[in-house]
Amino acid sequence: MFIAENVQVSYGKSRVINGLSLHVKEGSRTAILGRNGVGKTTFLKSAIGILPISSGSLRFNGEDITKRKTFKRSEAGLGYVPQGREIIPMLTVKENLELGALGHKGIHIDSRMEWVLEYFPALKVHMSRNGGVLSGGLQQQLALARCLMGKPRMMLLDEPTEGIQPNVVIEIADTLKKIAVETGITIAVVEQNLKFARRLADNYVIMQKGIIVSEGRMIDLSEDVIKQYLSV
Ligand SMILES: Nc1ncnc2c1ncn2[C@@H]1O[C@H](COP(=O)(O)OP(=O)(O)OP(=O)(O)O)[C@@H](O)[C@H]1O
Repeated sequence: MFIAENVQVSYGKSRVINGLSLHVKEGSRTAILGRNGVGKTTFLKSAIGILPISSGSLRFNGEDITKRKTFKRSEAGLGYVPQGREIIPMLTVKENLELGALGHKGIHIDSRMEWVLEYFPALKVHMSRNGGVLSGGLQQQLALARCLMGKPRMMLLDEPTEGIQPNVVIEIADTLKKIAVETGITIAVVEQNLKFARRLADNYVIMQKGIIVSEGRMIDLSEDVIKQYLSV
C-alpha cells in the first residue's frame, strides 16, 4: 500500500531521516512513535511531498510517487492532517470542509459532506461558525473530516491529540478506528500519546535518530521497549 525504501531527508547539511524503510499494509492502522525530535514529522512531510527526499523511494498503491508533487499524491488518495491542524480560521466549518474536496475529481460535495458528518456529528451544529473559534477538539475533528472530504485511501496524521482534552482524545481514537474498519482506509499516525495510539492502531513502529528501531503488533508493544525508546 505505502512503501518507503531507504529514505533520507535533510535540512541543509543536517540529515534527519537516515535510510528509513517502512511498509504499511492496506487497511492497517500504524502508529509512528518516538521521542521528540527523532524525525516523525519530517518523515510524514516527505511522505506527502512537502519535503523532498534526498535518496530512497516512496511507493503508494503500486506506483512510484517519489518525485510526485504533493497535490498529485493527494489526488492519488494520500490524505494528510498536519500537526496544528491548519484549519482556515476565517472560513466557516462548511467552507473548510468544502476545501477538502477541492482538486479531487468526481466528488459530490453535499453527499460526501453528509457521509463525513455522520462520523463527526459534533461538527453539525457549528457549520456556519468560523473554524478559528472552535475548541481544539472540534478543530481536530474538522481537520480529520476535511481530509476525508477528499476521499483518501490512506490518511497520514500528525499528532491528532496535541492539546486536546482526554475525553475527546478517546472519542477521536474510536472514530478513526471505526472509519478505518468500515471503509478500509489505511491510517498512519504520528503520536506521542500512547493511550491514544494503543486504542487506535493495530501495529506500531518506533523511530530513533531518523530510522525505525522497533516494530510489531500493538498488542506486543512491551514495557521494556517503551522504557528503552519512548520514556523521557
Ligand atoms: N525546518 C527545519 N529546519 C531545520 N531543522 C529542522 C526543521 N524542522 C525540524 N528540524 C529538526 O529535525 C529534527 C526532527 O524534527 P521532527 O519535527 O521531524 O521530529 P519529531 O519526531 O516529529 O519531533 P516532535 O515530536 O517534537 O514533533 C529535529 O532535530 C528538528 O530540530
